Amino acid sequence: MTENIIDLKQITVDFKDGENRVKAVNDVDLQVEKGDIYGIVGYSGAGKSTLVRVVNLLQKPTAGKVIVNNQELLKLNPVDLRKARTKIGMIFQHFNLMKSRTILGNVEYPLLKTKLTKKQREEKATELLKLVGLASRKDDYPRQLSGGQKQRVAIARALANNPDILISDEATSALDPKTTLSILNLLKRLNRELGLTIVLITHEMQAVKEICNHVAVMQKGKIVERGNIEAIFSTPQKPLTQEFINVATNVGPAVEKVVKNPSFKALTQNQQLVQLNFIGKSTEEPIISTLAKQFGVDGNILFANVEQLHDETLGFMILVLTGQEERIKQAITFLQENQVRVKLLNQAVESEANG
Ligand SMILES: Nc1ncnc2c1ncn2[C@@H]1O[C@H](COP(=O)(O)OP(=O)(O)OP(=O)(O)O)[C@@H](O)[C@H]1O
Repeated sequence: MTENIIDLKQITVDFKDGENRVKAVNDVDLQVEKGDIYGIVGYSGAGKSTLVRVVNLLQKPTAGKVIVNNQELLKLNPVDLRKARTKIGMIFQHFNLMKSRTILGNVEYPLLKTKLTKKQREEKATELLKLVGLASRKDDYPRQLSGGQKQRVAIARALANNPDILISDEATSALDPKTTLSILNLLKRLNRELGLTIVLITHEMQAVKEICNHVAVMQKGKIVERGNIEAIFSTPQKPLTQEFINVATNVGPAVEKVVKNPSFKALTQNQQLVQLNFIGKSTEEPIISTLAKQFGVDGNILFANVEQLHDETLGFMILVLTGQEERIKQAITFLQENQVRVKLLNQAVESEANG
């Protein structure tokens, strides 16, 4: 049986903003299973940071229950709450390292409040630096490191008290794509090797795609959609989720380009511009040749992308279908019957052409 390591129930967080009240989080439930890498995606101001700060009570909710590791945090006394909090590590966009301390000193810092001796602290910090691949830099200072290296130090520091949960709040947002990927891969390895549960807050679905098994999409203080990563990527329900996925799979920019392309301005009745999304087995079928053979409909590929998500293959394509109008309709029905999601784009082209 799976176990929820984080269980947020009906969480609301209100802020006073001058005369106004801002509902940063509005009646949100969130369950994260032990061992999950759970992504929370949303644009700036959606309430992601506020929601996850509730997990360790850095932010006290206005209403709701916070259950972490089967403990109801709002009911704990200060000593037990402090103990519970040490089991929740956190990393941030700007690393928050102490400039005047060495790398080792930074990682050792959370251990100063423990009963460990100086020697034990140094051993533990060195071991953690080894884990993130930075043992050789232990005597350097943060200013001597690159952004990616600084984030590795921050990760080592967040692991000092052997947490069960690591919260990553836009931890890769200030990094270039290659460094981002290396940090995400490190998080994935820590999840696997240490059994660490990770909550990843981000405004980029690409990051979620790399490592998460679950994702929730937030908008205006609410979770508008959630699910396992394959389901969300293959059958997103809400326009906002679709928008994030279109960007992550490059389909969005491709559609925009195609729709604006003057050569598609005058599509005839015998042409249909379509976007296809397909999952699993249907990615292996020779779709285009089937359309030609079975329906006499030609498919001209304008864009194609295949994404591997864990064990699932997802395909994204933009095509111009050319053939008799009725046959095109039949071909589209055939695609839909074969688990291919079809979006017709002719109207988008027309509205673009009409300004
Ligand atoms: N301490 C605060 N006082 C007043 N309003 C706040 C406070 N913290 C957050 N807010 C407001 O709550 C809303 C949600 O903010 P939050 O930082 O949680 O969003 P976010 O999705 O994490 O976005 P970002 O990535 O920009 O931080 C915003 O409207 C923000 O202005």
